[in-house]
Amino acid sequence: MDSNKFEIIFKEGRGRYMIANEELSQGDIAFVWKPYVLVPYVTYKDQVCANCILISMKAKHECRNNCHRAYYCSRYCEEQHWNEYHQYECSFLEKIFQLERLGYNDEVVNYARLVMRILTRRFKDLSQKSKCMSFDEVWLSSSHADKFSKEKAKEFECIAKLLTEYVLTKLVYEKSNDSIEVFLPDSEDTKKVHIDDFDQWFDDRIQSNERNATKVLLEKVFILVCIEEVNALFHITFKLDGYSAPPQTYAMGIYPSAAFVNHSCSPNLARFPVQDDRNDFHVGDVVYFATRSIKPGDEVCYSYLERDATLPGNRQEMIQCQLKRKEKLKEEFFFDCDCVRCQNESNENSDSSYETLIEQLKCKRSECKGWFIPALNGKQMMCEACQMLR
Ligand SMILES: C[S@@+](CC[C@H](N)C(=O)[O-])C[C@H]1O[C@@H](n2cnc3c(N)ncnc32)[C@H](O)[C@@H]1O
Repeated sequence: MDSNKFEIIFKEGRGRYMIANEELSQGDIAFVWKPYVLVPYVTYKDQVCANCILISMKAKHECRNNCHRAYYCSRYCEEQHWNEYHQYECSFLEKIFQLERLGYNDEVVNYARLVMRILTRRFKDLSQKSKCMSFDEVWLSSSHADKFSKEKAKEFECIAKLLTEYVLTKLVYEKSNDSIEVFLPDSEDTKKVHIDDFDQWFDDRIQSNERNATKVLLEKVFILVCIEEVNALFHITFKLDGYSAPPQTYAMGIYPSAAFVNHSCSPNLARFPVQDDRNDFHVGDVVYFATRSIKPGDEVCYSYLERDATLPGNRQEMIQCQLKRKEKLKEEFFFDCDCVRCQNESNENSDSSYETLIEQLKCKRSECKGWFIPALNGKQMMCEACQMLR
């Protein structure tokens, strides 16, 4: 983050939030963030490079073990990914994909993949003894561990057990209490976790002397699953189906810096994922830009609902209906929205200034479902879907 342009403020009762120190005009870039980890969506695993997340490759390269779970745009990417992550993950991925056979959908496999990647990266950071600030930031993000429904908690428990097995079999080589305990830092949130039938699972699957350390590790992995569920960012694209079809989610990642930015139902920031290396941006970065002018001292916010707003039919609801927005934010993110728009709106009285802003940002080409984002030249706006300049 450009530390001069923005400042993170902490206020008791309000938590952390970010304010602008400089003026920004519509289309100005606010931040460009790199992921802590990023994985392709399983649905598009053969169209998105597992290493660099480039879309629609012409040549597909398989992983060296032909696991059919990871494809690459080049041999170079295969090699890099093997060294970084895949040598640990390859032989365990089959178990992750078996979640489908247990009745879980692709979505569940996707977030299990993402948490697996966080754990692998954590292992790499620990073994290289790098002081990794980003992991500390991931770990400090809200987990809301006690707020998920019983059904969701059961699902998280199943994933946490699988991934704890992954840590113990593929990542922690010294099976001592000490090494298991330091793998993930302590967290107060583990007090909110209750794992059913731990002993049975431990005796059936783990069979070691480190029962207590394993229990604590399992609780911490459960927390990480919750953190991922609340904080993951989804990347969408028009490249797969064209500009008149709804965009598809092709990757998901964790961007620790995003955890400092609050939600607003009338956001002054929007984001797009970088899909080709361009200027100073690299594939997989996420770029936040100003949707309207921002003055020094203004809080900067984006919409946590923007993913829903891209689904057919949902956009109008999200734009217009305060009740629906509030319901969704409570259900998925566990807070009562107190943004300026929600404070000014009631059910009878909707905020038309936001609808006007939305109209400005929507592509004007008929049939196109895209939105304007900053163009390469840094001066104009360009439709993310059909590339029309404005
Ligand atoms: C990603 S964090 C944002 C930073 C957060 N304020 C903090 O101190 O860590 C998301 C959390 O911030 C709070 N939050 C974000 N936007 C909000 C809003 N519009 N109204 C009320 N609370 C909000 C909620 O507690 C939410 O779970």
